[in-house]
Amino acid sequence: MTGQKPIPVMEIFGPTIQGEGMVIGRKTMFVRTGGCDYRCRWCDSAFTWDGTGKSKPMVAEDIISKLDTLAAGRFDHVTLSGGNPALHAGIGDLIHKLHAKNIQAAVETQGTIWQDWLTHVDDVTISPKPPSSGMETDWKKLDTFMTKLSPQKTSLKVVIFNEEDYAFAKLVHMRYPHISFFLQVGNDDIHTTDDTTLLTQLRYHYEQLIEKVMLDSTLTNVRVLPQLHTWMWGNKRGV
Ligand SMILES: C[S@@+](CC[C@H](N)C(=O)[O-])C[C@H]1O[C@@H](n2cnc3c(N)ncnc32)[C@H](O)[C@@H]1O
Ligand SMILES: Nc1nc2[nH]cc(C(=O)O)c2c(=O)[nH]1
Ligand code: SF4
Ligand SMILES: [Mg+2]
Repeated sequence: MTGQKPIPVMEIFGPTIQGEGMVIGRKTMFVRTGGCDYRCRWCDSAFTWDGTGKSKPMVAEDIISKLDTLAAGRFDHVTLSGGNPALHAGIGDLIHKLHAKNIQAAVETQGTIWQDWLTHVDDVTISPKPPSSGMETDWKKLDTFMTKLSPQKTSLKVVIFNEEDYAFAKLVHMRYPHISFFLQVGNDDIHTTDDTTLLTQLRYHYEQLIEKVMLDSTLTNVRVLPQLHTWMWGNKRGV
């Protein structure tokens, strides 16, 4: 169709539970787009940008019909993740068409590329990258995100692997104290298929992070979470 911008889609799956952040536990479908302007050292979805995965160009109608093939009538929430979904202008049309069907849209992005369609998203998670990722935050850019987005629909989520990341998380929270703030345990074993050992490690890291935050007077109105899908299904894709 004319005027429609195709979106490179890596995978569409669900229904499953949102395993992270502000709507953790919410029944949702996932649409994972290809391509990222970052290259985080520990990215658990590197197949979206490192050439090991293959995307398919799809317009909004194609995506909606795939979602319906998987679960018509059994979902009212779709999470757009990646890669960086904010690379793709065509997502605006997808959100509009989902809303017309009374389906909510959530987005996971790192806060590096602005799209006006972000203001129409029901749950926006901005996940600035801590030092362990090897990426650098453009604070001015992040400031513009935070002024444009509605605080009610927005959250910040920082993944923690080490002390430097924890210090970075504090900076983020202190800069935007009015935005819901989440600390997320980093998964440093993204390739293992040994779910039992992985869960033991992740529980240990979660406990350490909880203990730290509980003693911290600058992190009070915050939430500390694991990746619930990783606890349930390990590093499996499409869950
Ligand atoms: C794969 S990213 C895609 C969306 C976007 N590029 C971003 O980073 O926000 C989705 C979420 O997974 C988090 N994530 C990626 N790798 C992780 C890991 N090894 N452990 C914990 N969280 C991770 C990211 O920080 C982000 O919050
Ligand atoms: N269940 C589930 N929850 C998630 N939350 C964020 C995810 C992502 O990869 O962006 C993700 C994912 O891949 N699966
Ligand atoms: S910004 Fe997100 S998708 Fe991109 S490399 Fe980092 S974690 Fe992976
Ligand atoms: Mg993930």
